[in-house]
Amino acid sequence: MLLSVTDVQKFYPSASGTVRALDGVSLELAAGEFTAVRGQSGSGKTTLLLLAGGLLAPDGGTVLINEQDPYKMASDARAHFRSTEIGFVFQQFHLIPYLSVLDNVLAASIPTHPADAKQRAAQLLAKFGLEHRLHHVPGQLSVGERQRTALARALLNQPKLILADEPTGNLDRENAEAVLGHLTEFANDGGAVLLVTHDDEAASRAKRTIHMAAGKVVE
Ligand SMILES: Nc1ncnc2c1ncn2[C@@H]1O[C@H](COP(=O)(O)OP(=O)(O)OP(=O)(O)O)[C@@H](O)[C@H]1O
Repeated sequence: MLLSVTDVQKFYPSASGTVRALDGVSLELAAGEFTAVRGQSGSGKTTLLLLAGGLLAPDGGTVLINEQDPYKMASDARAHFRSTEIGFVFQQFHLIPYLSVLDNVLAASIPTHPADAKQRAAQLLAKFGLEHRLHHVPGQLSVGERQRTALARALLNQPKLILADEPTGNLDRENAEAVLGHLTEFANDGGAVLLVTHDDEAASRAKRTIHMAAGKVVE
C-alpha cells in the first residue's frame, strides 16, 4: 500500500470544548488509485490530508506512507521523506511570490538535490504548457498557470503519492480540466492520488469516493 491510514483520531481544543476533527478514520490507497474525499465543510477532510501527508501527527491511530511511519521519524528525516514520497497541491497554490516559475518548481528539490532537477523542472513546465513562462514570477501568471506551476513542483521529485486539497477550487472549468487530466495521468502511470474536493466534476475523475461527516467516514 502506498498509504495506509488506520483508525486515526485528531482532536483540537476549542473554547467550546474539544473538536473531534477526525474520530476513527481508516483508508488505504494503492498504486494506480485515484480516490476523492468529500464531505461538508468542517467534516475533517483537510485534517485527514495533513495527517496522511506527514504534516500533522494524529492523536491516535497510525499513518503509513509506503509502509513507513513518518511520525516515528525525527523531524528532519520526516521532511526529507515527505519531499521524496509526496507531492502536495493546494487550492491557494502556495507559490513563492518573488521566485520565478522555474525557481518555484526547483524549490522542491532543495532537500534532495538531484543532479537533473533543472532539466526535469523545465521538462515538466514544458509538458504543462509553461515553457514560455519560466522566468515570470507567479504574479504575472494566470491562475491556471499558477496551479500548473504548483503541479510541476509537486511532481519534481517523482513522488508516488499526490495529496491535493481543492486544487481546482480557484480555477475555471478549462483550467480545472487540465489539472484533473494531469492527476488522472499520474494515477494511470502508477501513482496514487487523494483528492479533497467539493466539486462533482473533479470527484467524477476518481475511481472511488470517500464521504466524511463529523470526523468519520460515512460510506
Ligand atoms: N488548528 C485547528 N484548531 C482548532 N480547530 C480546528 C483546527 N483545524 C481544524 N479545526 C476544526 O476541525 C474540524 C475539521 O476541520 P477541517 O479543516 O479538517 O475540515 P474540512 O472538511 O477540510 O473543511 P472545509 O471543507 O471547510 O475545508 C472543523 O470543525 C474545524 O473547525
